[in-house]
Amino acid sequence: MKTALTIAGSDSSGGAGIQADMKTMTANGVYAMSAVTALTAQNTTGVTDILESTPHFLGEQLDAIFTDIFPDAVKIGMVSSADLIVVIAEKLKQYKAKNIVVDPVMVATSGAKLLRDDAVEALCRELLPLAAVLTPNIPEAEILSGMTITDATGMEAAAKYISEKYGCAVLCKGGHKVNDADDLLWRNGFGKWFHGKRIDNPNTHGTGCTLSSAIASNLAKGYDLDESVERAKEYISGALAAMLDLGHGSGPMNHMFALKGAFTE
Ligand SMILES: Nc1ncnc2c1ncn2[C@@H]1O[C@H](COP(=O)(O)OP(=O)(O)OP(=O)(O)O)[C@@H](O)[C@H]1O
Ligand SMILES: Cc1ncc(COP(=O)(O)O)c(N)n1
Repeated sequence: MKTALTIAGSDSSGGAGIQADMKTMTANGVYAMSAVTALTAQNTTGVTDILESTPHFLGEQLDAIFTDIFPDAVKIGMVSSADLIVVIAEKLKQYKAKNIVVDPVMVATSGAKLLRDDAVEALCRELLPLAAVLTPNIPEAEILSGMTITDATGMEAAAKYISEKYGCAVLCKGGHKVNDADDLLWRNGFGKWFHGKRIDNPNTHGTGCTLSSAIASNLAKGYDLDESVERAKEYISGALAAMLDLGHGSGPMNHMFALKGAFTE
């Protein structure tokens, strides 16, 4: 069985973060492992508290994983501080990790800030150059490029800039209403659109975490990047279309929509 690792924060409500990543990896047929960067006290309406792992303890988790079950792909999500980012970069280089998908999580759907201002610079310096693909949403692509994005042309300009600056492929996600859930993959000087039909579902907590984990799972299984993005979009569309409705805010998706009998009762 292929294996995947998520390095991310825990979402106590189970819709985003480590929990969404592990459900996604499992549903996509790979063995899921986790290194927890932070615990969040969180539900569908917001984040009330964050308790970070120490850099030393995060390093120990990564040593335990890489010296035993080597991951075929790694997804990186919420990493709130520069010190944690530095440890992750060190360990990924030490163990020659492959198929690294970086979701530059900055702000939760609920509006909570998940990355400290001083950590943005460390993220760009340490992690982006290691990424096989980076998956910013539109607000994150604006921060990483310094550009304002209002349409598809703006997405292309920002993705091209970020890709050239950090030497990685960039999947700029269109879920933030610039277009109909169309995402742009920019790589080696060329852009390719992945078209998605916008599903009228207000429950989108964890979409970013889910997409990046589904891409990592497919890379782990040996699909190339284009095919991995294509398959990941199919998976997230299924999870959104299942119309799960839980909680008082923007609720989670049904990650197990394809499982026989899932959430039918
Ligand atoms: N309503 C929707 N219908 C179909 N696809 C969607 C919808 N909303 C988001 N997506 C898709 O989900 C994926 C995640 O996109 P999004 O821009 O929402 O990421 P994100 O902002 O990182 O996630 P989040 O909103 O949870 O922070 C993308 O492939 C996007 O096209
Ligand atoms: C621990 C953790 N990691 C990531 C997110 C972002 O997910 P979303 O923007 O989809 O709420 C989150 N809310 N919580």
